[in-house]
Amino acid sequence: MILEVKNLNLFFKEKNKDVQILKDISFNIRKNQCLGILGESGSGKSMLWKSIMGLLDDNFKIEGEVNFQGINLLNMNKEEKRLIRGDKITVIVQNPMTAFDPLFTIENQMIETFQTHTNKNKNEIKKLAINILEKMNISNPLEVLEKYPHELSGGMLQRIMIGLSMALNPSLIIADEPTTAIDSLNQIEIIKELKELHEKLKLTMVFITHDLHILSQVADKIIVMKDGMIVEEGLKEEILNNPQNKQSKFLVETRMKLFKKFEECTKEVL
Ligand SMILES: Nc1ncnc2c1ncn2[C@@H]1O[C@H](COP(=O)(O)OP(=O)(O)OP(=O)(O)O)[C@@H](O)[C@H]1O
Repeated sequence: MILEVKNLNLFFKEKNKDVQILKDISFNIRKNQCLGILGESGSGKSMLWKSIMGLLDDNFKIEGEVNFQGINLLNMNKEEKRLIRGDKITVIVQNPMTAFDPLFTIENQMIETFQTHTNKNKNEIKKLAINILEKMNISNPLEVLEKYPHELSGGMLQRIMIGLSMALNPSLIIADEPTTAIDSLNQIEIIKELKELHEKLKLTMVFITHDLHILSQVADKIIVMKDGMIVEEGLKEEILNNPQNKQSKFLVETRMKLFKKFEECTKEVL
């Protein structure tokens, strides 16, 4: 088991009382598995991975266990957590623009990242950076390396971030709605690439989204969240074909309706 979350409760500390945000969350992920976390906006998906990664400040209180490769992350100090992030666990965030520093070129940011997490020198890193961009189907890597983040599209930046995360060779990758900030053509491409990379590199992933269609492409196992709780957990096929919970049924039906509409529209066009 790579990650085992046990009875996780998260509270936001308010003056008079604590407000509970996550309620008794338990799940686990095996090596090479892609776990999908499905839920509508506000269901607690982002709070969940931020709790796991120890990214919440002192306004929050966390109870429970987050065992990562046998070590409880909740007992680690700030420095230990910082070392785990990037080395062992990497996160692909919703908006790639926020993950890059606007003042530095892509090349400089890649050099900095790999100098922090590996023993490679600048020349080795440059070769690796070109290789990463090529793997992510970026056809002019030398040109792209010289650009600043604002000179590249969201889709391009997201590709770079995914490539960078993979190259750090982490034990776990957390992707939080990695395609929300990019246009639909790029979304399809990026999902395809993530799926291929997951299969080829045998990655262990947590994929967070409100979009069941995306999970039907990439996930092995799905947990459905609502109001800070897990309301259903099962293999992808079980959730897609035979959802038990009201919320899961609603999400599956919405997906079917969207599909039908799409089919009707394409019939009219063809
Ligand atoms: N900084 C914060 N302080 C206090 N409560 C918060 C904070 N951020 C989020 N919450 C609360 O936590 C709950 C879960 O929010 P969260 O952002 O995890 O949802 P989500 O499922 O990731 O939604 P989205 O898909 O819109 O990002 C919400 O009720 C929200 O009001």
